[in-house]
Amino acid sequence: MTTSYKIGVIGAGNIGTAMAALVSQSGADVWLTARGARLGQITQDGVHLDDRGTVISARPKTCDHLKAPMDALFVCVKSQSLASALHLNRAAITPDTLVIPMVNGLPFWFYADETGLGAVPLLDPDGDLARILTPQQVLGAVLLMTVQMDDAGLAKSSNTPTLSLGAVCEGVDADKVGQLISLLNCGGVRTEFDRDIRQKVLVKLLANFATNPLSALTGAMLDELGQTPALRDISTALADEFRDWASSEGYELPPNAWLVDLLIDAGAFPTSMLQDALAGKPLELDAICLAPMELAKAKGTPMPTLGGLLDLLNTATSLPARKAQVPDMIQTLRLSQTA
Ligand SMILES: NC(=O)C1=CN([C@@H]2O[C@H](COP(=O)(O)OP(=O)(O)OC[C@H]3O[C@@H](n4cnc5c(N)ncnc54)[C@H](OP(=O)(O)O)[C@@H]3O)[C@@H](O)[C@H]2O)C=CC1
Ligand SMILES: CC(C)(CO)C(=O)C(=O)O
Repeated sequence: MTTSYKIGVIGAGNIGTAMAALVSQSGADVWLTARGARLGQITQDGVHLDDRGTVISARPKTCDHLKAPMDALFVCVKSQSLASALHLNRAAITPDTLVIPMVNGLPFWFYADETGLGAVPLLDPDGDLARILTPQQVLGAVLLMTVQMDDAGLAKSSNTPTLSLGAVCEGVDADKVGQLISLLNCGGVRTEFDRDIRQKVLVKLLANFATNPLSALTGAMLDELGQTPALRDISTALADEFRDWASSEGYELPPNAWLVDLLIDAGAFPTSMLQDALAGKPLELDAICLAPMELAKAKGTPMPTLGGLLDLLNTATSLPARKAQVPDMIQTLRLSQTA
């Protein structure tokens, strides 16, 4: 089935490539943006997603930035690039466009209500996102999917793509959201509307907070973080710190037994932050670690393990650190918990 529904996907990295391949199966008119050599690659070869052995290939329209309005826009960049990516693609956004930031971390809209997008420390410090978007057009998103792309541009996913979408305030056009959700399901992204998207975001962020920075420092895969006692202790200590802050905000998050099972089930997957560390790219620390830490500090809830971990990340001579350095680093982190 083809429709005139226009879906824009900004960023042809892991998640953008996977989303473009999947939503193309719905028959929607899909546009994918990319930069540099990746733009040439997707224009010539299309996009390919290996979904646990089944390769889904598609030929979305490609460009370096969108020049016409979209019905829905998936922004698949790292959190720190959201404002610049939206600026570049401003022509795609009208008040009727649904905008879905597909990013990990505490969202810039976390304190949004009908009157505005609110403010979260370190996220959107210049108010760029608040100038471009209204709270009624933003959909919060939690994507459960692990994707890693190889040099040839094949995105590999190891689990069923599952997406929760939710309004960040009252007054969202339910019909429009329903139409988008139907298209996503038709494309193979198992999508549901969630009435409490903030709770969902915090559950995912608990996992990211407890794993991403630790994996970037130590080079550990998710299952190693769950299985190796010394790493698991640090990971669960981080989770405890995050859970205390979330509880002070009124959210109850799942216990460490849930987290450890999740890590072991995830297998030998490098978190997106470890992938960035290995590629020498900037780490997504503001949204995943620093914004929650600032909010916790303001509430008088310290995060000493995270503080020690950030110090090590900032001073490490290489990321991930060399294997031989990891035991000393873990000892330093143990001490920082009691400092
Ligand atoms: N990978 C995973 O399994 C998961 C990732 N996530 C989250 O999803 C989000 C995206 O992650 P992921 O896809 O892995 O990241 P990638 O780094 O693989 O992809 C990001 C893409 O955005 C592009 N980009 C960066 N800045 C801009 C900009 N200003 N304008 C346009 N495009 C831009 C990059 O282009 P270039 O290469 O040119 O820099 C790159 O293609 C992150 O928040 C991540 O934490 C969530 C769940 C799992
Ligand atoms: C796979 C997971 C949940 C790991 O924390 C993730 O979201 C990421 O890699 O950023």
